Amino acid sequence: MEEDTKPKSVPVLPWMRSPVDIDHFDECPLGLLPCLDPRLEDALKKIGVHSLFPVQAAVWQETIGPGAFERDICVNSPTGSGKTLAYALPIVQLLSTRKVRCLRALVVLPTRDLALQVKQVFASIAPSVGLSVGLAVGQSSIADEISELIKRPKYDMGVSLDPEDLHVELQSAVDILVATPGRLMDHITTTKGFTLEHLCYLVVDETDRMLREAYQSWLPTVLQLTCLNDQAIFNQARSGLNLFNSLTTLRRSGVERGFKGKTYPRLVKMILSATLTQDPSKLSQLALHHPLLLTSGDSRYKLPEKLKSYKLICESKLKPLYLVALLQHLSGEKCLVFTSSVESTHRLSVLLNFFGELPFKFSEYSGLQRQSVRSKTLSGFRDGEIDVLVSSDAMTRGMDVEGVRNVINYDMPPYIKTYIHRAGRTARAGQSGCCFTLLRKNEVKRFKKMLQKANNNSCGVYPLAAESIENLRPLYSSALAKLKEVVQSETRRKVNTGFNRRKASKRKKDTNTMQE
Ligand SMILES: Nc1ncnc2c1ncn2[C@@H]1O[C@H](COP(=O)(O)OP(=O)(O)OP(=O)(O)O)[C@@H](O)[C@H]1O
Repeated sequence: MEEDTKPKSVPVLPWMRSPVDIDHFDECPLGLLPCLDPRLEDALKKIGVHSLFPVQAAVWQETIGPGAFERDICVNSPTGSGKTLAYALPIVQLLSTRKVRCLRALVVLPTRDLALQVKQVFASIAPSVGLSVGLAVGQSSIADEISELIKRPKYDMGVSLDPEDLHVELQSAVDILVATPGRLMDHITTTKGFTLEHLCYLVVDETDRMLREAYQSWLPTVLQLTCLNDQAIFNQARSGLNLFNSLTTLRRSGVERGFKGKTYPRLVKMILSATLTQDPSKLSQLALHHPLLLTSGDSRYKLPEKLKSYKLICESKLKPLYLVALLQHLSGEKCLVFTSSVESTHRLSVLLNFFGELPFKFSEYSGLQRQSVRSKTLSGFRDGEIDVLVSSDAMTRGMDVEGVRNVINYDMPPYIKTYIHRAGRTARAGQSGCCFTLLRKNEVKRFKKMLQKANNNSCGVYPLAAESIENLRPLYSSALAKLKEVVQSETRRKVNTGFNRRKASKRKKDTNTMQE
């Protein structure tokens, strides 16, 4: 469930009431950025970054600049404003002087595709200063992942002994890890040599989504593991572990400099979203240290500046017709179509197939599909082999695909947060883009109220030529009839599969009973 999004003029949490306004920052050319490592400047230029966006300049000031990371950083800034580099760059710069390799920065994201995307951003700058970036998302087998993340000691003369027998400390092969919560927990609980003991930076991207689900209690586990205090170290020493031969980060509980019993050196946290939660009970899970909010303007929710919103009003049963007419009209432009569920994504894709030759290539993308299928579809969309992606909300958050010009809400988003994240797949990085929403008459009022929460009062009706819809009617009728057949046969197949599975499980049970 999305949290209640009733507008609250004053946030409950006092520290949220006096934020740093990102809108007061200008783009900052790299040459003017104080303290930027020249190797990073070169790496940034190679990927086409010649200046920092306002949110990046603001975060730089609070981390590398005078702010010096004294406080945990909470960023609420629009989709496509460049939040990834806003945290990646300061972390890489701060770790660029490290002497020994161990896991010092952890970035946690809700989905595998998002984690892959963020890893690529780190990988484009971190190697320039000798840092290594790892990925823990379950894309490869756990064994492969472990061999990427943990450095195995090499022995002379090819003799391979169990490192435990030699009391050799296994070491991290990465300085920065980008992970999804599930795989992170797998490594925490089972991977030998995987430790968060030296962690200095924790980034929770898409924070409101991450705090909405417990994801196997990854957050309390990480916080607990990074709060190793004197007592734990003392216990470790008593239990015979030699602290002085191994690399150990000593964290102490302290009251100095306002740390109020928090461990020091503390784990520095950065949380980010385009729709950052203001819910104290959710934020309290992060145990933030003297948090500082960076946000854009006065409004809690903000849409990208160059985004234009339109609505198309039609009867429910005519929605596919309007969609095809609109897609034909936008033909040649990269479009993302959002539906309300994985089932309706599938049905709509099947229906579009029955429209015959359409002047655009489309594909389905949803949580119903296997990850490998989704990844292939996504790269086809990125490469321009696919023009239109029909998607469930699997694609809503964070995904950055260059050249998406239009987002179409085939089903009205239920919350303003959903609208913001869906619409935010276009009009990124200062580019322009359009978001169209198909509405039934009885949805119009609710939709208008919803957009007002993001200060949007100018969502006009999109003028779609009536004849473009009329011309499609015969095709639509035959496509609908074919869809009906497919749906019936898929339902029969599901019932049969369920029946066979039940039969098989009964047979297995019977066999087991006979064997007993
Ligand atoms: N300083 C920069 N110069 C040029 N392009 C940039 C810069 N910073 C980021 N970009 C580009 O802007 C796009 C959006 O960046 P990013 O994905 O970090 O946005 P975001 O704020 O995290 O969005 P969302 O809230 O949707 O996750 C990316 O394509 C990125 O490569």
